[in-house]
Amino acid sequence: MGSPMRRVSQEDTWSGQVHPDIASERHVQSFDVERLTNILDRGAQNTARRRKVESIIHSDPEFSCKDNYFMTHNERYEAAVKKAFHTQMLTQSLGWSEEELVYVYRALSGDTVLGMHTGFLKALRSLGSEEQIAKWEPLCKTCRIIATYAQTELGHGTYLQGLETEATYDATTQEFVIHSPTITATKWWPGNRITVGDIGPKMNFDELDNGFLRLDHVRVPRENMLNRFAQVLSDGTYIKRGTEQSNYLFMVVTRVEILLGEILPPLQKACVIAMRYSVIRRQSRLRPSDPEAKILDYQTQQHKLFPQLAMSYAFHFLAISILEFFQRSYNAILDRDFSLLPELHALSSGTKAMMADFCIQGAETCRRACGGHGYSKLSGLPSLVTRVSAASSYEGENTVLYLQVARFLVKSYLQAHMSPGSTSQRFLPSSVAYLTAPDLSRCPAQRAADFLCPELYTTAWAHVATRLIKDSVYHLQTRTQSGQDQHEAWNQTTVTHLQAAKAHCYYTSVKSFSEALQKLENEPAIQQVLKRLCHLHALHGILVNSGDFLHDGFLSGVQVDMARTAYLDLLLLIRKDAILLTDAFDFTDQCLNSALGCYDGNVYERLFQWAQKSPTNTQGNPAYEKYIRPLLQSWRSKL
Ligand SMILES: CCCCCCCCCC(=O)SCCNC(=O)CCNC(=O)[C@H](O)C(C)(C)COP(=O)(O)OP(=O)(O)OC[C@H]1O[C@@H](n2cnc3c(N)ncnc32)[C@H](O)[C@@H]1OP(=O)(O)O
Ligand SMILES: Cc1cc2nc3c(=O)[nH]c(=O)nc-3n(C[C@H](O)[C@H](O)[C@H](O)COP(=O)(O)OP(=O)(O)OC[C@H]3O[C@@H](n4cnc5c(N)ncnc54)[C@H](O)[C@@H]3O)c2cc1C
Repeated sequence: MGSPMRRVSQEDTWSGQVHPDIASERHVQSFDVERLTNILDRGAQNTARRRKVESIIHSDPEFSCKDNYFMTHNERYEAAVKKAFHTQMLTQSLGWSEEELVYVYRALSGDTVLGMHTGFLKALRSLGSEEQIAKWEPLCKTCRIIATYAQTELGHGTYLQGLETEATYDATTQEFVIHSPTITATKWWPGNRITVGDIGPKMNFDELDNGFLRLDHVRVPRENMLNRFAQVLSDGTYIKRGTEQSNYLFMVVTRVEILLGEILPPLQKACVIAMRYSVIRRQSRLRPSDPEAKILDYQTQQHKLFPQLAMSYAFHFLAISILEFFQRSYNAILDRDFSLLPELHALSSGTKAMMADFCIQGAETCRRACGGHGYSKLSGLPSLVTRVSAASSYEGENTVLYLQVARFLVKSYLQAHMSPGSTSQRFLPSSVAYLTAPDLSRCPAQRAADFLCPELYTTAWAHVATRLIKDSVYHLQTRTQSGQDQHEAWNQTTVTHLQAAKAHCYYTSVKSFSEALQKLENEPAIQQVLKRLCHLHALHGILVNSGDFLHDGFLSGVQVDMARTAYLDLLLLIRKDAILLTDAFDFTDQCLNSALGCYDGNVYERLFQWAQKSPTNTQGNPAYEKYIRPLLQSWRSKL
């Protein structure tokens, strides 16, 4: 592992010592933390590359984020622009590739402004012709043009068919006339844009210039329309080369890419901060004769934090599997073979929605687990929660994306139950193959230990997902067969479809985690510690949703008690590895930017020192002279 001192914030020169309460957590290592970091980085060479970029970023004062918590929106934006263009200069001088820029983004915790400019680059590559890419990509990569992705309007974000912006083709000039006909057609949210302006205060993303854009008959040359899947000829003829949805490809690309880059890191960081704080914070006594206990030794604290840690790992391996599926199908789609696009859309939509929901919920759970200090911005936790909260909306609102998955599941279920052995049944998408697997009606578990079996709990999840999908299809068909309009029937069954989609997505997270562990046969110590997290992830989901497993008797009440016993035993086993499992994420102190989560555990000294930087302490406040002193003096004069 990199030397501990490598990790400690350079600004805190006094923090020479690692706090004994966290040092003791690292004395006995049941697995090689550095090796696990390499696995998470997908190779030791990537760990080295990442650390090299981080050391450059963190040793450059231009990139310091230590004053972020005390800045206004405008100050944050200006600081982020400075970082973005300082990065641009470094990229040119050091010849950084796009892989290195991913590491820059991670080191800066996304505290830069070119997110949507980069998004445009992805749109160009997925929707542009080779000629257009050759023309615009170099300009984009060197910031000779600064682009945005202005799709959402004041009146519409989800329902793309409802977008009001007009593009009228003028054959005489071979231009598109782009216009915002109504106030609700105003482009709203895009960062990096004509009548433009800022959309006002937000929950977070203060570093981002999310703005509005009103277009007043702006003229755009015909050849600027990205034309991989659709083209307008000089006489105005529209040529369609893809499917209706191929022009949505950029959103699929983005949903896949933000999983590891934007949605998961806040949960991972929240786990690191809360776990480290929980071995430093001592509060109350486990036994009257004992010294005050580390709060991580309370079962309830473990019950709060360890499922979030398990989910952090489960989602890492799930996102990798989605990325691999994307990489296998993307080039075929660019070549207009759309056979895998429906499954890719369902996988990317469902994974984005599920990870966003659970990362928001999990980061907040970690914040609450730190008590009052979790409410301080200096803990880093409020910012993580408010930043990742945007993920419930951006790149597709989560409920809407889950319903996209539900559509896919209904079609797959009907396909799976066509005549057995028929061609269409044989070509069922792999992510829903379980719909044709032989289904157990009862869980075979006889004792708690039986639940520590990936095959058993993956089958349990497949059973519940299958039942809920079947249930949702039944309710839909009952309504349509009774003569109800299909769209109304759909709307009146969306709650059951949503439940089925969520169960399907959770099943995929359990399945991908257990499959990833099978590949770690030659890392027995790491495999064992991650297996415990996989068990915990699966069992925590079963216990939270036990009604779904009890509903048809698949699990009995006694078996649910067994699952809970297995779950609680896992908490005890995971306790000794908790700090090491969070160290393995290898976030530097600068990246965490947290007075509670630093590697050295010197929480109280750092919290007190950072609080001194508050403008209220450094600049004072006129309130006393203006209001308090006159009031006190008025009372005194009456005495
Ligand atoms: C820098 C800081 C970090 C932040 C990073 C993130 C930045 C965020 C930037 C943005 O937010 S950009 C704007 C993102 N906006 C969206 O995601 C809009 C979401 N809405 C949609 O994608 C579509 O309107 C929706 C899927 C909800 C509906 O699609 P349609 O209008 O085509 O209608 P419909 O649902 O009937 O779908 C028709 C068919 O297309 C399919 N489809 C829909 N979207 C698809 C897609 N993307 N790819 C492939 N197929 C797709 C869908 O499965 C269905 O197939 P089937 O008929 O076979 O069932
Ligand atoms: C931080 C941030 C950055 C963003 N950046 C960009 C950007 O760069 N470019 C860009 O174009 N956009 C951007 N967006 C906008 C984002 O893409 C939209 O907010 C998102 O697509 C959700 O659409 P909406 O806001 O219209 O929500 P709505 O769709 O209005 O959602 C509101 C509610 O309506 C429900 N609902 C809507 N439709 C249905 C339905 N069919 N069935 C059931 N329920 C439904 C939703 O479930 C939700 O509960 C950004 C947003 C955020 C928060």
